[in-house]
Amino acid sequence: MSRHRLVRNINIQDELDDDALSEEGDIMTDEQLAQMESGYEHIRAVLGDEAVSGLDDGFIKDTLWQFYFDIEKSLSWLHDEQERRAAAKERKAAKEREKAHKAITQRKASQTPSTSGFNTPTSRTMTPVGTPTKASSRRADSGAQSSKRSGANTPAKANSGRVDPRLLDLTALNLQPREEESPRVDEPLPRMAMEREKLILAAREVLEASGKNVKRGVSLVVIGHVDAGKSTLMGRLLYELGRVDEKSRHANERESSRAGKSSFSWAWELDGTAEERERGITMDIAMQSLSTTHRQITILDAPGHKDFIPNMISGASQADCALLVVDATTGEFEAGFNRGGQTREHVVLVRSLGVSQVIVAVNKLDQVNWEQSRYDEICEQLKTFFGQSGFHSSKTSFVPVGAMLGVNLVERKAPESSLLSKWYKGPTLVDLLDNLEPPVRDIISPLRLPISNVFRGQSSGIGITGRICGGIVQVGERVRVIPGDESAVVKSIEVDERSVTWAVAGSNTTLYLTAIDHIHVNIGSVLCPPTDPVLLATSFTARIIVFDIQLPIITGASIELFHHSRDVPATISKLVATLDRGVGSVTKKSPRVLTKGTSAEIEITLRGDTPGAVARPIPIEPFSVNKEMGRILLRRGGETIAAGIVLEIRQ
Ligand SMILES: Nc1nc2c(ncn2[C@@H]2O[C@H](COP(=O)(O)OP(=O)(O)OP(=O)(O)O)[C@@H](O)[C@H]2O)c(=O)[nH]1
Repeated sequence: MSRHRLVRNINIQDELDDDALSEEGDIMTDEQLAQMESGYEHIRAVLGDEAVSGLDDGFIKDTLWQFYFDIEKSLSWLHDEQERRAAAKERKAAKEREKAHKAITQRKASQTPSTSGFNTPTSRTMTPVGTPTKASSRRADSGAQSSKRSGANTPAKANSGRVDPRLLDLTALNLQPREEESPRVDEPLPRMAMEREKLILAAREVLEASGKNVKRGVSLVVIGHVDAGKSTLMGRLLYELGRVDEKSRHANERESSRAGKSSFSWAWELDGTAEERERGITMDIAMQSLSTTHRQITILDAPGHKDFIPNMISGASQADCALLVVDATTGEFEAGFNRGGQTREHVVLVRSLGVSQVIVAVNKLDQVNWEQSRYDEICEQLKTFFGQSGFHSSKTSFVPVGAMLGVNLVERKAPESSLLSKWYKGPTLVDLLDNLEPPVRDIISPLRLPISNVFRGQSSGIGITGRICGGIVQVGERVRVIPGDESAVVKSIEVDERSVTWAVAGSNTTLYLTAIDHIHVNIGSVLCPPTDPVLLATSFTARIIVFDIQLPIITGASIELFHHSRDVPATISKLVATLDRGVGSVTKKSPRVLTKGTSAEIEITLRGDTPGAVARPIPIEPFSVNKEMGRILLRRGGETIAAGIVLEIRQ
């Protein structure tokens, strides 16, 4: 089964560690020394000195050595490294804040006698990743891993002197094997099979084919607090639906048991990287597909841990609907649902990103002896919260399940289902999935395809994945990559692992591009028609809703702006007005601060990646032009502080 992972978190060190060699034996010729010197000077001129770039001489020279003195590739890797370091710094700061917050909470708790132990988060859910936890399956692995990684963030030397970057999976760097670097002139470009008008008619026919023998496509992001059982649920569901064969199932069972993590064997179907398996958590979005009687569903399994919220946002921005998984175990549901838990945060985030339908799978009911009262209690709390978060009650549904045992996913025939069957006669999870209503697709607008992943296309060109946010794309079509002046030709298209000749808005696609150099294709760029490119902006006005924040927002506040799979540093340059949340009329012009729950119009201005650097414009559109291209999220210090829509591009 093919599967694409987003690559924002891939650490090249993981790829290179095995090939590390000592410095001995790396003797440069005079010619190499000269190449090193001129390469080094060039790179310093671009990146600035160590104080500005944060990169020391040794690191830069190692990188040049690693990439055969190829300045472009070295720069690309060094830029990525700067981003990685900034992200790591941010994560560390967030952890410090969390630790401080936890200490305060504990201090308060020890001062205030608790009325019940019910709402107390367990140590397991509150323990930051990377420290040994109570859960035996996670015991010592994280520590071992972090020591392996520490201090080793330089591309390593290889056995014979150097690693050949072509032999490595360097997807995070967007590098391609050398022979694929330039467009192949001898290869005939594919041609478009249909005129646009005919294509629109064909797409309409498929999209409106309700009642006919055509499955309507819908995408679903799987969300919920860490350890709720999201990956286990999806792994088991794929198996029950025949999407995982016995061979893979046995392999996962065998390998997870050998690693002392047999309880994660179903999750291993989705948590495919060594680090995810070792740590027992999902870190990045895993994409799968499944089909029910009437629906073809693209599944985006999101990470639950708060450190990976940016990846969760990237997944949620590619989805029509959400499957929220909650853990019914006593104390665990509460840990996820309390302030600071990801159940709440994920629900608010998906709603802000336009998702209006949610199925809730109340999981691990085996842990509470399949008690109906526990199920009802959880549903009641969530129903109230959904109402407050802007979900219509007719668009939310609930289902009791036991993911690990496969109870009520597809059927309730197994003996393990008997206790549930005594009181539950409603639909199974698959019944609910089969009833998901695909939203109306905007197929008339010009093509908008924000890139969420770029990968090596082997002989097929450069592979990209992303959700089409507007319009249609077909094989043979020329598409412009924004930002930049480059265009590419679509060589082939896949939707849900099937090869197709065209794809429409709402589809989660894999496109293989040709006639373009890989360096022009990046995560966060948008594919559009050359005649109708998306706007680029460094400053725009937005209407936002401020979340439950502790510190108010003031003019000049530094934020991280999230738009699809891109996040960039920005500043709230102006507080234009506060607005009435219901009708949107101005309640106060030029407010001094924005507090929690406020609706406001603000001005956002992007910043450069480093102090003093010029801001790089991003492709974005007003919400009135394209809804999916006009939604934004604002984060600060690891916390999502507001969500909003773009009103007007200023520059
Ligand atoms: N008893 C019981 N345990 C379950 C069930 N479903 C999942 N688990 C266990 O819960 C733990 C976490 O499961 P995962 O599937 O990794 O949880 P997750 O929500 O995907 O975790 P993240 O993606 O890291 O947030 C594993 O040990 C599973 O075996 C269930 O139905 N019953």
